[in-house]
Amino acid sequence: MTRPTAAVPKPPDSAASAASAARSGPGGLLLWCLCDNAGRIAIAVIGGLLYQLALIGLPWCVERAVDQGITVDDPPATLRWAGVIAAVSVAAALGEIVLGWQSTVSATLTGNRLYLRLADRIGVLDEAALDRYGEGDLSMRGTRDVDLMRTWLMGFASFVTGVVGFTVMIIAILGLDPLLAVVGLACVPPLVLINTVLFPKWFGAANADLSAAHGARADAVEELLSASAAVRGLGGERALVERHDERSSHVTRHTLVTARVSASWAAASPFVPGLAIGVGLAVGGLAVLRDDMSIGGIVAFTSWMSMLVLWVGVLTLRLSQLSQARTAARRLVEVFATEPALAGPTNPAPLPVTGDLVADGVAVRREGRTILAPTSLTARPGELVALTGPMASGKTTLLRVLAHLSAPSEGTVRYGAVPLHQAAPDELRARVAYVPQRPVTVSGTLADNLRLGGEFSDEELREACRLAALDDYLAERPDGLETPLGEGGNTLSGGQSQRLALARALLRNPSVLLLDDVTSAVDTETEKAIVERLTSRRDGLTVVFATHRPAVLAAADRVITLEHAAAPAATDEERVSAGG
Ligand SMILES: Nc1ncnc2c1ncn2[C@@H]1O[C@H](COP(=O)(O)OP(=O)(O)OP(=O)(O)O)[C@@H](O)[C@H]1O
Repeated sequence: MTRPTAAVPKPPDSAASAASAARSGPGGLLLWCLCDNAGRIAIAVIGGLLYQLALIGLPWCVERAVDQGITVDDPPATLRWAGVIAAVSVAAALGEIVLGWQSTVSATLTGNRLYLRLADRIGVLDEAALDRYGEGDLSMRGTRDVDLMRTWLMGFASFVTGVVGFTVMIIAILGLDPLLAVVGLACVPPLVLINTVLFPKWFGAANADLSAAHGARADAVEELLSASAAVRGLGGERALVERHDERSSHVTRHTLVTARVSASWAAASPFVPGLAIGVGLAVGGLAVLRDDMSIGGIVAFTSWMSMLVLWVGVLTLRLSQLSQARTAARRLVEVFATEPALAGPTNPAPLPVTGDLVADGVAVRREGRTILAPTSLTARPGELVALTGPMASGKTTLLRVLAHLSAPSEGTVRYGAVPLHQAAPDELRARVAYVPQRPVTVSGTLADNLRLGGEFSDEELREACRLAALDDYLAERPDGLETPLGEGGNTLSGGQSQRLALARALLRNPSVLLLDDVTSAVDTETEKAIVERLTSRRDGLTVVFATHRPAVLAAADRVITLEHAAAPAATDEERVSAGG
């Protein structure tokens, strides 16, 4: 394996658009969704208009057919009008197909892009930035919230055409009879009040509570699934089940509140035009008796008003979807607006391929407590530096600072004379690899877990397994690199997953390897093999190894012993108890 060159992977290109969506808030994100597939939405609106106009035209045709088409002296007129009505029905069907098809395709494509943007954003956030979200809550944002946006988008064209249809219909009624038009228009103010002021406010508030409850419940499910097996013997699963039950009851309560508001909204809107039909029938009926209006006219009026009842129902549904989408957009924008806790510099300094890793008076305080007392160390290319000390003395904390996964409260860390906070994050990741105490294994094969999206040949995978002393495991498996590891890698022993994580880090050919007690679960023979293979490399790999194990301490060029933060702070030299 050769040392990495200066080339580093580019960050996802959607980061910029995610940031711009965040800047313009939920409204900006909704607008972005509409613009993303504007062409298809426009075609859907055209299809929807054809559908609506054909539907509005039908009662008008029926009116003409009743008044002019059914006459004794002109039988062909009846057939003509029947043909016109059939043609209008075909136009309505075609329009509906275009509306439905294009709306579904555009909403699906945009929904997928939105999901990918969210996944990209989560991918660039570090642990500290993601700490404010629970894992379940975050997955709810990527599923339920994206789905709510998709549902709103799917109905958007039908909403636009519904509004246009509503307006055209009122104009049509106006042409029929001014008094009936007054009855139709009288519906508008109460409908506006119900659909844009009263219910969106109640429904929006209820839906925001429901989304938060879903997020909290998803966190509890996540804990129940991932932690209950570990605490079963201790009876701890009861507490997790109870927490899940409590959060589920919140979801139920908020679902009922939302359903109550939604049902009242759905009933209140069509009630208004329904009432107007009664009034219009009385007004129109009296006009017919006075001979001021034809029977066909009153048929057209009642048909249009019945249609209006249906449309108001549909528009109400679309408005409630908009209200849900606004809540979802707010939750998604929160994630887009989240910045990495350790944001990269605007003008990063280039990192050399090789150099000393130097910590200078690094200390960490959390919640008012010092968890790492001021510490200095130098690890030169090719050195194995062991880090030891009592439990909770800050070994992991120091390694995470050396990897720039968390920031020190005081002091600096430099690699090749460049302070870590001035380096580009991707370049830093390519130089410095951190293997945690409890490594993560994903579902998939051994090769999937080693590659994790990187491009490496099978030969390189085998060599990394050899260096990490995972070659015995590989040799024993008939499927070799393609051996499935089970869900979350649950077929591996603790020691095997530690060695897998070590192999994964070695594969990336870092200049510095930070190992957090990665031999704690392996036997002494295997540990000896790992240490020998790491130290026999002649390519200048620097290893900083947090450990209590005698074999590692014996092989180290230098041992640095940390004290508890409460103990008086010591200098680097005072702590060096072995080697250089
Ligand atoms: N994010 C955090 N917030 C608050 N305290 C923390 C945080 N991370 C670690 N600590 C505390 O800092 C102290 C040092 O933890 P650390 O894991 O660095 O010790 P360690 O020497 O690696 O321990 P061990 O040998 O048991 O692995 C502990 O008391 C721990 O509880």
